[in-house]
Amino acid sequence: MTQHLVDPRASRDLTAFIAELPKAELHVHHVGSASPRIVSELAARHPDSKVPTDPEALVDYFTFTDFAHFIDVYLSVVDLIRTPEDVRLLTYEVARDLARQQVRYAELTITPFSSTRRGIDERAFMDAIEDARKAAESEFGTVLRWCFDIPGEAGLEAAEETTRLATDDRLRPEGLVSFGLGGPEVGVERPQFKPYFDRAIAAGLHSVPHAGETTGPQTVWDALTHLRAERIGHGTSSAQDPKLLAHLAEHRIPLEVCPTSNIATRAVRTLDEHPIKEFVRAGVIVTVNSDDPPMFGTDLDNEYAVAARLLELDERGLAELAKNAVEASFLDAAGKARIAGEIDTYTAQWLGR
Ligand SMILES: O=C(O)c1cccc(C(=O)CC[C@H]2O[C@@H](n3cnc4c(=O)[nH]cnc43)[C@H](O)[C@@H]2O)c1
Ligand SMILES: [Zn+2]
Repeated sequence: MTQHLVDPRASRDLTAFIAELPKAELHVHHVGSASPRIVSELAARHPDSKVPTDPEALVDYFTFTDFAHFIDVYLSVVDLIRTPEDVRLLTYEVARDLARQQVRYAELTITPFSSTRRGIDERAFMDAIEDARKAAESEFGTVLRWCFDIPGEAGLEAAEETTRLATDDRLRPEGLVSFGLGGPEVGVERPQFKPYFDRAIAAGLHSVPHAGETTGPQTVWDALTHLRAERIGHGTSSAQDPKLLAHLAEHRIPLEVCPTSNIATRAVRTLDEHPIKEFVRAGVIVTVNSDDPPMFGTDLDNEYAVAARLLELDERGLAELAKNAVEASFLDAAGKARIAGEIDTYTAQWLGR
């Protein structure tokens, strides 16, 4: 796990600017956002779990040898969430952490299959996330929306169940805006999920699969062609294919880039080797995101600090990056204009100090 919550190479001034900059977060996982305090509290409730109860010990526990190890650890935390009250608490606390970073809007990736297969009642699950969403909006001013993702490695049974939960009018939560595909990519071909994405898209959901995180650019092409992706989760390996970069730029398909995540899961060797700069150079719309922040020892502020260093951004550049996320979000036009206006006002005030 990365030890520094703020990239130590970011200047003090930029760090302060980022801390108060209004932001949107487009790629952040529900369970992967559980704070060390919540994880240890849940672990203490369930002594049969291998997850440490000491928040300090979580630093070691959240150090991953590779992507498969990360998923293993991730699922051990999923195992701790056993009741609708656990779901509500987790969701509400995630919103509190986002609000602390001036996140005005977040699309949270939730894997309902993982909870329902572990015995949480589907109706109670939906009520828990919706209850937390409404509380977060009124108490913290942070607007939450959901992306339900298929855990691809769990197979077509998981795809069917996720699609049902996302499209059944009696269950589908009000905050649901998009449909995703997560988990390992190796051996989990994107085209097999086409019928499920077709149904979700027909039901009005946006398509936002992970692709090109741990496999090559063909997975990104498959996500575009078969799953009609409107944004790509990670898309890291797109940098290996100039034609793909040109396609993403021409069709204005944003990438949800999560730099620290890619280092923590060892998908990319070092931050300096991260292809984010190549994406920008190719004209691809880049958004910066935190993925599973406490597991990767990061948060959204730190990802902006990392991006500022890698892309050599000043305050105006950071404000543009924040506006990319607003523009690439599934908020309505009025909501986008409101947050973009806040970013502009904040930046002008900061620069005019
Ligand atoms: O829940 C199960 O029982 C289950 C069974 C087999 C496989 C799975 C999964 O593969 C779950 C993957 C899980 O990981 C989430 N996630 C969090 N961060 C990332 C990421 O950076 N890249 C891909 N997936 C990620 C994802 O949302 C799934 O919930 C589960
Ligand atoms: Zn992710």
